[in-house]
Amino acid sequence: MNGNIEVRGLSRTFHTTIRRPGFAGALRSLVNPERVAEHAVCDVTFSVAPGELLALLGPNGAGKSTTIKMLTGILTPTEGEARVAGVVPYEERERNARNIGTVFGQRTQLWWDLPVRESFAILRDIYEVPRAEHAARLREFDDLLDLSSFWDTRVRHLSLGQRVRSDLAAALLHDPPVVFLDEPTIGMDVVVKEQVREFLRHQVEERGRTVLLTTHDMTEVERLAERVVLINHGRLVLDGTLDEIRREFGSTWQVRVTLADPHTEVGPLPGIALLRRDGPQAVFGPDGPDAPTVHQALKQVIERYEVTDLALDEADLEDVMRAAYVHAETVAEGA
Ligand SMILES: Nc1ncnc2c1ncn2[C@@H]1O[C@H](COP(=O)(O)OP(=O)(O)OP(=O)(O)O)[C@@H](O)[C@H]1O
Repeated sequence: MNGNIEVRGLSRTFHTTIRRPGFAGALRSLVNPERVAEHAVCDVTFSVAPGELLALLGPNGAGKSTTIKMLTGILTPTEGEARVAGVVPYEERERNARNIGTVFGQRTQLWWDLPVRESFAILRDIYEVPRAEHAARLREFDDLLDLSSFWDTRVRHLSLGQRVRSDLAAALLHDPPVVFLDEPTIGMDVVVKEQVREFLRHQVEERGRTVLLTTHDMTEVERLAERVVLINHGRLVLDGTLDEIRREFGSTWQVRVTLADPHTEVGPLPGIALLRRDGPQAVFGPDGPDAPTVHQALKQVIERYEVTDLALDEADLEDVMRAAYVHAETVAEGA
């Protein structure tokens, strides 16, 4: 599978007409419409390697869905270009459709009045998937998503969790190398969320699929993504691994250990300061811009000292992302 995603200088502007209030206003809008431009996505460049899961993050209205719509071929960019598995999505929508699977958590792509399994059969015929392959893939998805308990039910009668699990299976039945997921676990309970995440991990790690995921759920990001791209007001403000972003915006971790021998001499380690020492207890924290991540620091500390107990405090990802947005806003204001 060659499922890379390349986005270069991608922009999308929407022109909308302002509706003035009241009857007189409506009349004026009709005669003399006032048009405004909404720059939903501005000059965005990033890429996703084959077999990588990238989280596309940003506040409400940042431009995430608009970006995904351009990559799925639903929208044409105003400027710039995109390639998904080598295909320009908005120029060759049908070819692109064969290479991608799409799940929008907020709406279904299944046939509302048909039992789920019949929707799967229709998709098999549309994508010309050989029957044996289709059956094998359904078995695999059933094992991971427990679909058979409800796949004879009409889609309209499914719970949200059942519906999204069905949507996920439907999106992958034709074995696409690239998958777009727009808030796939929104509104789900924790058990189903975890089942869906496990399924996605399996699809990335075992099947080598490339996944572009949008979510507001930072637990999801921590569980699934190694790299994130952050957009704000349509512009890309950050592209990096979670480790890099934590290092830059979340340097507030502490590693607390209890030493096996309370008389052990303890000192700083590379990039790690000794913050406190109290008998057998020692507390370490980041030292300078090249400080390691909390996980690397933990490794260094337990490799150097013999400890009987340890605890980690780290800035949670919500805080880290908030700091990254604040930084982006400050840079934008200064520009
Ligand atoms: N068809 C459209 N016509 C006009 N404006 C649009 C259209 N679609 C999106 N927009 C605007 O573009 C901006 C980006 O919207 P988009 O849906 O891409 O954001 P998002 O990051 O996906 O937000 P959310 O997290 O709330 O889903 C918003 O200001 C939105 O109002």
